[in-house]
Amino acid sequence: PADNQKFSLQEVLDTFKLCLSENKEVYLEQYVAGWRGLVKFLNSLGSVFGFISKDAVSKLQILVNYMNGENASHYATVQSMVKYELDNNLVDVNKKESHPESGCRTLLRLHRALRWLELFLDRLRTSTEDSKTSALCAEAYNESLAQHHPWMIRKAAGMAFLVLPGRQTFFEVMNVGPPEQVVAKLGEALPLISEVYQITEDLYAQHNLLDLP
Ligand SMILES: CCCCCCCC/C=C\CCCCCCCC(=O)N[C@@H](COP(=O)(O)O)[C@H](O)/C=C/CCCCCCCCCCCCC
Repeated sequence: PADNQKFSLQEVLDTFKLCLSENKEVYLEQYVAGWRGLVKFLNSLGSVFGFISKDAVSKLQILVNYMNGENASHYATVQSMVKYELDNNLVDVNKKESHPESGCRTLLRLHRALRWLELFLDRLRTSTEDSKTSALCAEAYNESLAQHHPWMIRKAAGMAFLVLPGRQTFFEVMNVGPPEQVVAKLGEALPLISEVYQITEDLYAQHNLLDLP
């Protein structure tokens, strides 16, 4: 694949590092960039994951459109987005009505997926040579995202997990070197991802946004 299509865990790590401002606000631009890096990884795993990557890409595009739109200044951080959309009644809170694609509900889907990522990466980090990535991934999924997905999606996701490459290939695609280094990198990445996750989670909880339709 072309160089800019090539995944590097370091790159994703760097964008998540840049996600947090000094006063712990989450920059949308870096958040989206982090996800884009992860989607690159997903795409390199093959077309079976196309339906997942498509959904992620379309959600990222929704956010990018806001970030580049006429109200761009309000979409600098997750905090400013939440404030702006709530203050201006731009969020469907109980059921989908006039604002089915608010930034808040769109980001919530990615936020839930970030929890999956956190759980999955932690399992990878502590896995052994004979661990099955498909099992690690399914466990992480069942503990997180699956709880928000209908049966059909869970089924499709479960089937996609079965064709995940083995641990060794997985580690190679991350482009950081030998397994020990991958494990170390994951150990470095996880606290950053957890912090971004927790800050968003607290913010959404505080505004009652965790169940947006
Ligand atoms: C560091 C390298 C190792 C890890 C690399 C992981 C790469 C993962 C990249 C992207 C993950 C995709 C995130 C998917 C977002 C899903 C958002 C969502 O939940 N959407 C559903 C609800 O949306 P609305 O209908 O309410 O708009 C939507 O129904 C979902 C459809 C697609 C199926 C989603 C299955 C998610 C499985 C997540 C695990 C990905 C497996 C990757 C394996 C490495």
